[in-house]
Amino acid sequence: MNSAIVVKNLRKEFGNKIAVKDSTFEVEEGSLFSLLGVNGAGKTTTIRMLTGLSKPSSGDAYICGHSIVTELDEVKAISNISTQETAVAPNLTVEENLLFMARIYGMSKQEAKEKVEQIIKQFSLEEIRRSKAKTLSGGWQRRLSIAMALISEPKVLFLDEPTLGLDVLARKGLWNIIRDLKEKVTIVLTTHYMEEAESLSDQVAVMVDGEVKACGTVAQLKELTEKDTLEAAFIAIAEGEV
Ligand SMILES: Nc1ncnc2c1ncn2[C@@H]1O[C@H](COP(=O)(O)OP(=O)(O)OP(=O)(O)O)[C@@H](O)[C@H]1O
Repeated sequence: MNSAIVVKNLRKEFGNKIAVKDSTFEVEEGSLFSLLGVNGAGKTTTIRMLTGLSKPSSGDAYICGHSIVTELDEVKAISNISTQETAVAPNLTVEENLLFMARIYGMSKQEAKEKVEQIIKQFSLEEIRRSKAKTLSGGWQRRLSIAMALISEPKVLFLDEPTLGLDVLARKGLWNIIRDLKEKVTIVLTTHYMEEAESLSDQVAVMVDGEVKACGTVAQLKELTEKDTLEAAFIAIAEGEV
């Protein structure tokens, strides 16, 4: 396996609280890896460490071979994250938000224009390119946020609850976008929607109290727990039955 991400004994403590307990897992290049877990299991803390937003207490992880402890600049150059809070400037149009991001990443005016055109096409943003971000529905805002995270052409993309609160059509639309990104980009996503994990993931990890309790394909997790659905398998793992 050619791993884009190698996580080794990654740990995060907040005072007495161990948010992530010596996590170890690998993510294959070009695949989609879902981190599942109940509220407070440690998913966001893991992603924050892997993107350099939070320093590990111990352990390390390598993004395309670069250590998040000693090579953070390289890690930041090849990865990006889209969260609920990703800064979409509300008073700028879709196009202006994308151009702004391209310029932040140091592209020339011409390069930025070309990149933005490509992204607008890729994400089907043509109809809303001149709409101010604040006027967009939740689904379109999230689509824009993911588009902005891809401007820098990251090798690894982290999506923290990409479809939280979206209606079923907006969710399915984003799934198609995410599916199209696979192979070109290695994706790690967190979600509470089992249908989403099942539909998109190559591998799934279930975190329980800061630990990765099980990791594998959806079929492997069903087999491990002797359950028919990912939801039933998830509950069995989260409740400590395996
Ligand atoms: N800055 C912080 N200070 C103290 N404790 C924190 C901090 N950030 C997270 N925690 C704690 O670490 C644990 C893991 O939190 P985390 O946000 O990673 O969980 P999560 O799996 O992403 O949950 P959710 O599904 O609710 O987003 C929780 O108990 C949380 O309260």
